Amino acid sequence: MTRMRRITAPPVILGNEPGSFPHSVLAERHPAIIRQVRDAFPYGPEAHRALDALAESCAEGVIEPLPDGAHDRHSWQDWGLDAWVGRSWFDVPWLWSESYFYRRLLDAVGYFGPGPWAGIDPFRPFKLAELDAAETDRELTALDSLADRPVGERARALLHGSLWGNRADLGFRLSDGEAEGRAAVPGLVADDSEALWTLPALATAGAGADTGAGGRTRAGAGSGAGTSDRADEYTKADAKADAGQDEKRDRGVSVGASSGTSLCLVADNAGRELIPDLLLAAHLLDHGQCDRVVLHVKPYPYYVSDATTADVVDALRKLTGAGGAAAEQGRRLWAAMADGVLTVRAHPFSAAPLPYARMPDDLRAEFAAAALTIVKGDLNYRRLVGDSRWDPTTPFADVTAYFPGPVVALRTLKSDVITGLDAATEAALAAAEGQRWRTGGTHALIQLRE
Ligand SMILES: O=P(O)(O)OC[C@@]1(O)O[C@H](CO)[C@@H](O)[C@@H]1O
Repeated sequence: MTRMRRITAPPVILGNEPGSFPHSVLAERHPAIIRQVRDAFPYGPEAHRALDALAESCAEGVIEPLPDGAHDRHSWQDWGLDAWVGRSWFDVPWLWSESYFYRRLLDAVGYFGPGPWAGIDPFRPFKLAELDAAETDRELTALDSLADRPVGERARALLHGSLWGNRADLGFRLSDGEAEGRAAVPGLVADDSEALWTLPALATAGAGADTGAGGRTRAGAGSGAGTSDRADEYTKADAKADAGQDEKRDRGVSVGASSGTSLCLVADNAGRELIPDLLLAAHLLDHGQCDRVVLHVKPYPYYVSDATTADVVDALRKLTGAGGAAAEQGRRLWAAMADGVLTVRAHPFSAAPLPYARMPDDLRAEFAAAALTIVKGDLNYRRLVGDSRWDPTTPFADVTAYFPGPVVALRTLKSDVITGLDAATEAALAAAEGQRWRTGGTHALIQLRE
């Protein structure tokens, strides 16, 4: 068990420092998103006027209250709206400002109704284009070559697929046109994956993972060390686990479904991130000691490409229509939803402008009941550790001490917030890249708090 202590967070990040990443999101990314959404739909004059007003408000105006009768007015009041009304978008917590932007954008295009545009996701064309892209098909075909590999090797590949799938973030690519072409840096800035595979709920799913000394590895900046790439090694533990799974299947026993254990997967982006997330979930259900996965998605379109229930449906359709191993997994996941083994949850707090430390009791109880919560992506990481300028060496276990159960973050680095680095890693990153490693989307981490 990791020792942890409660600590006080540094002040939260605001967006009012010209030249900073948060400032650029408010000053450049948000107006660009408004333009893209406007161009993607044949909206009527009312939506155009509302989009104009939002663009103007973001550039020069102040935060305004929600319209009268907004269904979630009370929630937003609980989340601090009254305190921020009348303030510049740049002078309030950045996380709050961003979340409220998406809420207002949806208002502008009539998403919350009443009216014919109710429920029309303004980001859907971008999400679908990505789902239909040739790269997505290539990634699905690659799954075939994994099908007959040892269980531990598959587990590691799927974990890394889910991790690096986090680069499929359309908001990020929108404001950073070169992001997609930029190569990922091998080697994670923090890598607790071996400890992850020793958790009881996952142990058989990752059979063969090398626990190494202390069960943890840490990679130096760009070194490639510590990623535990043992792809060609079929270990005794792999063989034993595979034999056990085969034997269970022969007896008609549902593999991995015996423990009454659930996992929560807090999803991030739709499409090319959600598909590997679902494949990881399928693997854990099939080979782990968990018999239920709860997939947490956003209750409405958010941060451009964040996954909603409709995106889960699209991803499952994509899988089932793909052929080969992808289709097989798609059908299993489809059946798992019918059986209640895989459930989708769209809790209002999933799109709240607050850190998870302030989650409501019902959500806390859900995470507390899970054997493990997997938290995907950059924004969820900011919400998990708190959107503050932490000293990068602040222990991850300390900043997540409040979280009610074991939690693992899988994230590519796209904003300034970072914790849990060792000093040598931070120094190597800074020496190689200045501060670019924090926001460029080329580095990634796997951080576990047991
Ligand atoms: O959560 P994700 O999809 O990994 O990333 C979200 C993101 O692109 O948007 C935020 C800035 O708007 C940053 O936290 C991050 O760069």
